[in-house]
Amino acid sequence: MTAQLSSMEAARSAVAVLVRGGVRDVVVAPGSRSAPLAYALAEAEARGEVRLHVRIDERVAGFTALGLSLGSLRPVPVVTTSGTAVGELLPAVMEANHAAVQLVVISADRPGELRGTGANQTTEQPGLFGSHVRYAADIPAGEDPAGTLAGGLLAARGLAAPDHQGAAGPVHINLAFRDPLFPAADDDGGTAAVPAVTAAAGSREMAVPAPVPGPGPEPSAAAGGSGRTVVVAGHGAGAYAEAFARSQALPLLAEPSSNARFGPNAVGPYRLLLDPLGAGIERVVVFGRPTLSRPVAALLARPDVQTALYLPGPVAWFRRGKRRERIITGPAELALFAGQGPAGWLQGWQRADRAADAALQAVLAGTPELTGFEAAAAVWAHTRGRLVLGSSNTIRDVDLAGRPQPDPQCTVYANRGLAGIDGTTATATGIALGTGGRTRALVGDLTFLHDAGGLLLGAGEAEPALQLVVLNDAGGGIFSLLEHGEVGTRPRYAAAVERLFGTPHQAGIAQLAAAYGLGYRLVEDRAQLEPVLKEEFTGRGIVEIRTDRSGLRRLHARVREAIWSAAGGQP
Ligand SMILES: Cc1ncc(C[n+]2csc(CCOP(=O)(O)OP(=O)(O)O)c2C)c(N)n1
Ligand SMILES: C=C(O[C@H]1C=C[C@H](C(=O)CCC(=O)O)[C@@H](C(=O)O)[C@@H]1O)C(=O)O
Ligand SMILES: [Mg+2]
Repeated sequence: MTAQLSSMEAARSAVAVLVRGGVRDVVVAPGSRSAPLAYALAEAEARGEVRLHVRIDERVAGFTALGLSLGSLRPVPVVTTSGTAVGELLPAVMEANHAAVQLVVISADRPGELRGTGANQTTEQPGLFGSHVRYAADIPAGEDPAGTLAGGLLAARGLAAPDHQGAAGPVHINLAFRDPLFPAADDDGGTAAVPAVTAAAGSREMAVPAPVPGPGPEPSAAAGGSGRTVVVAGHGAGAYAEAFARSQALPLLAEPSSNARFGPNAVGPYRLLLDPLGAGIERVVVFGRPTLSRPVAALLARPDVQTALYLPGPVAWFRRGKRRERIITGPAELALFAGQGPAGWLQGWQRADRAADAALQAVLAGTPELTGFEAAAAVWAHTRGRLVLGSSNTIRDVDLAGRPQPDPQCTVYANRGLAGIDGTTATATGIALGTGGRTRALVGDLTFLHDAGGLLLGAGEAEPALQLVVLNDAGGGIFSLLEHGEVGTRPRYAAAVERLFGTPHQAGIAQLAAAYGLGYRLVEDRAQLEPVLKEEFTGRGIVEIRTDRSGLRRLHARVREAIWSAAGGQP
């Protein structure tokens, strides 16, 4: 067993090979899984060894790298996070293949053991580009990529298999990284681990625990044990999850795109309540695919918690044997496993929910500027028909601040298959056209800019009734809520974190609306929010809501502490 490298050690080894191999330009698209490479590349740029180019849209990043290679006649890497980000490179890779250009794809990946488990943003990346690359390699987490990457650079120069007649061309190096994905506090190239910082949603767990393959512990003989069960409704769960929770008198922890976030059992800010209340949970029943938050992932990975996944039909998002939950296909067995919530169990969660909401409202009332939480909660409350939620903070702000409705007010859609920020405008347009009904989308600014091309319709085609609500914090706010927010407080990395993760911009959303012929409204304060969201809309329009991500860490910390203190103790 070769010595295991930390993610930063592996990334630094990779960057050293790139520099020795003649690389002078690297294109980086923002992401968390690719963060070790971003930090190592920032270090190399600070040493004057490379020049970095940051591009939000990976398709743009791929063609930018293609152009840099054509111009410099050097191999040019393009670095992306995991998921659809890698797929966005295919057009540039195909062009590089047929034009014999030295494009070096370095795709970050989740560790191999997560493949096939349904873990967030995890797919099968090795071999993605097929015969379009001269060389492809999949490097497991912890392994030194140096030798493989050096071979990849040679292959890019044309020293590849004879079936390409020695022509230069693209290569694909898939590099898996395991948490932690950032340099240790005292790290000048060392490997000292540092205590994790509190992640985005205030969970005290740091990394998302890997789902443990195989069935979990045998359910106790007694039906449902103590009944101290919760129902988790993930993406695509459907309304039955709500009916089941209600029939069993169990708390319902429903993600926004579960289409089960309604009814008397639904708990609003469950992701933060899991910390003070989670210890009492003995069983979890899972509907759909939870992908949104680390506290839920941590709950499902707890060895003392028995979990069941309700699967009445086939699903594509995990491979058999790769998840720990017991698979249950029938409602009767599911009810037997879940048990009936004991007196006071649901009521305790409902009390905590009310206390948490009051605490959240108090924090927001004391915050002078309009926050993403308020905007998301207002969109959630005032949308009927169809709602499309963008990945990143928008769907998470609804998850925390969106009050469960008495009844389903709208059908919720989200590209949670791989949580990509690509193609969301085009997806929402397709939903509006496909359903023929009024549709609202709530997306972040990078998500919107990533798919600006989605604003262009075919000449003479019908205008769908689509309102794009863009939460514009002038960059990727979510990164400040992950571990990278803490790294960004260190003088050595502050500028790099803002450039490589915050990816600030001054893109004019009003000007984009005008360029594509859409209506445009700017919401600058709370007073404007509800009237604009309550207005009927026809055709396509953009509502821009500007928020400030510079104070996001502090706001989330205040919300977390307020909810934890309001809901402390066990139900
Ligand atoms: C195609 C793709 N590229 C990159 C990522 C990594 N990623 C996740 S969230 C995010 C930033 C999103 O910014 P924005 O849409 O402005 O939302 P905010 O975080 O500001 O709420 C990025 C780059 C991804 N999920 N999908
Ligand atoms: C930016 C990327 O995606 C990351 C976004 C959020 C995930 C997360 O854990 C948010 C914290 C929470 O909601 O509890 C993070 C993760 O799954 O660990 C994703 O990596 C990216 O490029 O991967
Ligand atoms: Mg943003």
